[in-house]
Amino acid sequence: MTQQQLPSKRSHLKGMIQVPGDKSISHRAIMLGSMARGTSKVRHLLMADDVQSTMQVYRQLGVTIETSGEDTVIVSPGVAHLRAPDQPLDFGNSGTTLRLSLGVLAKQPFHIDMIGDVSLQKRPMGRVLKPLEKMGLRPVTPATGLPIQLAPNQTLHGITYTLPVASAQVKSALILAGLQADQMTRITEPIATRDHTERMLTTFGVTLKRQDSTLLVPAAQSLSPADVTVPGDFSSAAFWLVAGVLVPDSQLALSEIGLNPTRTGLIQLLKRMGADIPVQMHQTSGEPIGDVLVQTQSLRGIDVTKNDIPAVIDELPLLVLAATQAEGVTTITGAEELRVKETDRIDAVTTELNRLGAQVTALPDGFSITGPTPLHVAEPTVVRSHGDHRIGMMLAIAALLTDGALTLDGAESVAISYPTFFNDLAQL
Ligand SMILES: O=C(O)C1=C[C@@H](OP(=O)(O)O)[C@@H](O)[C@H](O)C1
Ligand SMILES: C=C(OP(=O)(O)O)C(=O)O
Repeated sequence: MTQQQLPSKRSHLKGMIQVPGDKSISHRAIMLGSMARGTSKVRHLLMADDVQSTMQVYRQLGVTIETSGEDTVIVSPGVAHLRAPDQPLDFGNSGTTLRLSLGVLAKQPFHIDMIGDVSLQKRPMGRVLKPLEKMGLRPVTPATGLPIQLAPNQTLHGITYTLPVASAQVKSALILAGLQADQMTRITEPIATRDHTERMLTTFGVTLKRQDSTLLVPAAQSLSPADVTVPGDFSSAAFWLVAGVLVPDSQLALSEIGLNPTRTGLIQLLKRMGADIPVQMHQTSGEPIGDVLVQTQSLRGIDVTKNDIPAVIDELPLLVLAATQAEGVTTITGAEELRVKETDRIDAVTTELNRLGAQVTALPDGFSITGPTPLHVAEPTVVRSHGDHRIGMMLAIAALLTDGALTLDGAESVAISYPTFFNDLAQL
C-alpha cells in the first residue's frame, strides 16, 4: 500500500484542467474494436489500470492492440474468430470489463477461465450470468461470482428481459450477446442508465431500436471497424467540479469533457443544491462534449432518490462531501448499489468523512448528511482509500477543505481510473 501526503487546506483554487479519457467509453472502444473484423482506431484512450485489464484480456484472445501517443490501433479477426486463451483471463479490478466481456464471449467455441483481484471476486455476477444463461451461456459450474469458467458454446437465443437492477453493465452485456443471438433481444430498463454502448454501436454499423424504455437488439449483426474519439471522463472531472464549488475563492475551467446526460447527474444535483454551473457544449452528436466553468458556490441540502442515482452513481462519494458543506440535511436513498462497488462505498465514505468531523449517517441504501460542518483533524491523520480509487480521490479533495495534516493510505488505487490525478492536483 502506498501512502501519500495529501495537500493542506486551500484558500483558493485557480486553473484549467483537461482530464484523461473516459473509462466507460475506453473499455467499450477496445471491446467493440475487438468484436469488429478489421482495423479500428481509438483517439485519447484512457491509459489506466482498468483499461489495461481490458486490453490484456482481448490481446489474449488474439486481438492486436497498439498505442502510440494519442492513438490506439486495434486489429481483430472479429468476434467469431477469436483465439482460445492459453491462460485464465485476468479482469483485475474491473467490473465493467468482466460484465461486458461475459456478453462478448458468451458464444465462443472454446473453454474460458475468468479470474480477478480480491475486490472483483466479491462483486455480484449473478445479475449478468442469470440472463445470459437464459440466452444459452454455459458456465461449467453454477457461479454467482469469480472465478467463472465458461464451457464452449455455439448458440445464443434472444430473450425478453426487464433489468431488476439499474445497471449499464448488465444492459451492455445483454446487448453484446444479443448481437450474436439467433432472435431479437428485448431489454427493458425501468430507470435509464449510461448509454455509451448503444451510441458507440451505431458508429460500428449496428442497428438498435428503442420503444420507450425497451431496447430492441436485432439478431445476428456483425460490427464494422470504426474510428472513435474518447471524450474526457466526466467522473474524473467531477473531482475538480466539487473542489471548485467547495474551496473558497475558486475558479476552474474543465475542458473537453464528456457531457452525456446519462452521466452528468452531479451537475443537475449541484444545481438543485443552489449552484450555478455554466456548461458550453461543443459537440452534440455521438457523445456530447463541452467545457464546464466552476466557481465557489453556497449549497443547501436536498433529497436525492432512486431515480436520480444511475446518472450520479460513481460521483456519490463526492456528492456526500459536497453535502457536508451544504446548509441543512441532505438525504440520499435508493443507492444500495454503492455497497457492491470496489468496496462498500456507503461504509467507506461514512467512516472516513466522519473522522474529519463530518456528520454523515450511513443508511442501508444511502446516507443522511447534516451540514455545514468544518472539516478538521486535531493531529496528523491517516485516511484510507479502502483500495477504491473513487474513495481515495474524494478524500484528496476533502483534504483541500480540512484543517490539519492528512495522509492517504492506499493512494496507488487512483491508477485504476485516473493515474495523473495527483499531478493535476499539484498543478492547481
Ligand atoms: O457501464 C459502465 O461503464 C459502468 C456502469 C456503472 O456500473 P453498474 O452497471 O454496475 O451500475 C458504473 O458504476 C461503473 O463505474 C461503470
Ligand atoms: C464501479 C466502478 O467501476 P467497475 O464497476 O468497472 O469496477 C467505478 O469506476 O467506480
